[in-house]
Amino acid sequence: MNAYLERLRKQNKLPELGEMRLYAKKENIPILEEESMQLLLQVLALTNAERVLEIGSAIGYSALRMASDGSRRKITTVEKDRKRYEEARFFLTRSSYRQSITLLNGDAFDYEEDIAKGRPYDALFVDAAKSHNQSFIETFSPHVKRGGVIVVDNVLFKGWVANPLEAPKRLQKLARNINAFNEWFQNHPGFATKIHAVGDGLAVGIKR
Ligand SMILES: C[S@@+](CC[C@H](N)C(=O)[O-])C[C@H]1O[C@@H](n2cnc3c(N)ncnc32)[C@H](O)[C@@H]1O
Repeated sequence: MNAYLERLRKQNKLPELGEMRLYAKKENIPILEEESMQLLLQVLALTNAERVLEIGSAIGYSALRMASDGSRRKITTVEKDRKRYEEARFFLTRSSYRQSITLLNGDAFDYEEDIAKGRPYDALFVDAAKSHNQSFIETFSPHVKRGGVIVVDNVLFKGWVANPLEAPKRLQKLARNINAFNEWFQNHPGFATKIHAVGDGLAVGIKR
């Protein structure tokens, strides 16, 4: 079915995107799965999201996909790792969407003041250290407008959230942690949240 959908979809033809996908594959850098990307882009389109804050840029792939999917969309994206940031800079500065993307290097928590200057954001996309999902939302959702969306990737963590003991030993604590986050986010009165079983699991919350 995925092969069928791939054929059916109108491919985003930006040349950098193909290069970025190949580079990510070669270097084993995790980027958002295509099925999850489709849902993310649709959520942004449905909510007319023009200002998006992303935590976790990696090489800038999802930032460029989000920027190039909406006519006037502006993305602020933060990447902690210096090497990833340089890679993102390399790809994004060559892109025709470079004016639409503000790329920051550092721990997102250290950038809160700068990030707050760009508020209100229409959407927040959290795709960084999974053990900090709740803190990211507690810190940055106040900068999202009411009715804005908060999207979080990898919330099903290969299905291990349902039974952390099935995860490799070193990942069991993280599986428990993501499960606790899911319960918190799903039941938080400040957000109307649905969790979607696409890709590695995508949570979408609407800020009340
Ligand atoms: C899954 S990758 C992001 C992929 C990217 N969103 C995409 O789909 O193209 C997660 C990234 O988050 C970064 N990260 C982790 N914790 C962070 C933090 N506190 N602040 C900023 N970036 C962080 C990691 O260095 C890593 O490159």
